Amino acid sequence: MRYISTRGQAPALNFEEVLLAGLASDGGLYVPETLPRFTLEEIASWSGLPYHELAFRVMRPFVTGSIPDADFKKILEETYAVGLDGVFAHGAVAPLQQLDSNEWVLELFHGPTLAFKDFALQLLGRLLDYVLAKRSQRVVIMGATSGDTGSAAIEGCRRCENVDIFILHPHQRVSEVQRRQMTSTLGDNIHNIAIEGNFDDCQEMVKASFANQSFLKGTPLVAVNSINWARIMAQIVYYFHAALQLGAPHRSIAFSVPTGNFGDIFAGYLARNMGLPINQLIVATNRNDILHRFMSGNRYEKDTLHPSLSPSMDIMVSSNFERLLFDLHGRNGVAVAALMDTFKATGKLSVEDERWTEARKLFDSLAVDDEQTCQTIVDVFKACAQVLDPHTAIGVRAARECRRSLDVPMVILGTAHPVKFPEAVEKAGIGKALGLPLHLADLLQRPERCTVLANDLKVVQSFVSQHGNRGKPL
Ligand SMILES: Cc1ncc(COP(=O)(O)O)c(C=O)c1O
Ligand SMILES: N[C@@H](CCOP(=O)(O)O)C(=O)O
Repeated sequence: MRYISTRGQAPALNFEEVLLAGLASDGGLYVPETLPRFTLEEIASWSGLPYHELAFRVMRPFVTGSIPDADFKKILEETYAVGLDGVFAHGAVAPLQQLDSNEWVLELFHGPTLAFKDFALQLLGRLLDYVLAKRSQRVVIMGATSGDTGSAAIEGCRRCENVDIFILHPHQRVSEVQRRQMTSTLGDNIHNIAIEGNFDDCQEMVKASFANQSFLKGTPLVAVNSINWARIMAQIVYYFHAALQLGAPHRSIAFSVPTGNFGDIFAGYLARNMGLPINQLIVATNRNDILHRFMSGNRYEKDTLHPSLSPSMDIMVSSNFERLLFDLHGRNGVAVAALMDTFKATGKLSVEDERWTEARKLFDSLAVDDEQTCQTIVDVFKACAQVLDPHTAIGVRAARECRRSLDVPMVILGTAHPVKFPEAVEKAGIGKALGLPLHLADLLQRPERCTVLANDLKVVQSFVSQHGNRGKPL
């Protein structure tokens, strides 16, 4: 499998190279040159497979040529192991919970850091270990987080021999549980940086660091954000897993996805293009609604970023939207590069009507404010005694308002466990019932380590180069 850049100017890479690449050298994002497509019979034959075996079948074409089958199988078996000695605390790995008639939440929060990010980052850590050991190479990771990617990346990579990891989060804009999950994982190769800015500032610094890596003095830079193709690849699997349990591929399924960086929903879009009969994808945003404004009115325009009760989705510039633009423009990298240049210069873009209409055949969208989020948490709790986290609640609200057919099962991606967001759950009036799971029971008492830095690229890059070799200078 070869991977090409959405801006068409960077060299094509194989899987191993793309895993280590982050952003492409032309500023674009890597995508598969051709997407594998499975027949309905093939997909049907996967019904009832354990998660790791399904993962092998879905992802195998993406790693072919870089990782031998036997090694990949072993990595996946370890990644999606269940139980007390395993990684995921639910036998089904990603169980479905029914909320209402033909309406389901796909619980993606039974991993070690209680959010969907574990599905990809547990795999990414193991893949990096495998590839870096083979190459005898050390790397520096830089990641930006609005709260969940950070802890999942640290948890996924902390045992990696050849990695120093730097996670940038917006100072005082993540929940206390999210912050402590990151800052209480101590190790001389783990570095938490609180930036005096917002998530977009953090993400911009990471992207700028890929563009000019001289501060790393030759040590390669690797991404843990969803700009890294491996993140998206791993997230495709649970769309197949959920759909197969609900009767696919012999019937269509709809998904509602709480969205920020457009990575998770882009994985659903790819699952559909790989043959899974998905008839609707709902983009569910909080009041930071650039993606909703695009889907509802063809306006992708920067605005002020507002803190919300769903902080992980307090994102304005959605990295993976560029991957969708690439497909909408017939995979023409020159056209995408021109659009992204316009966006950089003006903070705005829109596409030709027929391209937007094409997107709207599959995607619907809704922006949900804090009050509606709390109301949805209350509604669901009263109806079926389930406590939703605020991000999942946004997905439920959007599913209920945008659903095209009551006959098609609707799956809402349950992206995080509610204990991560006590503020929202308490605002909804049902906070007292929630306790941290056993492995995090003493989280609020654990010592923390974190450095607060100015919103300044040079300051951050200098910190990384001073600490990038197990805490020592590069
Ligand atoms: C809990 C939660 N829900 C939803 C999202 C949105 O996912 P994406 O950025 O892939 O759109 C995120 C992070 O981005 C998250 O942490
Ligand atoms: N919501 C994310 C933001 C980063 O998104 P990513 O998918 O690009 O890693 C977070 O919780 O950090």
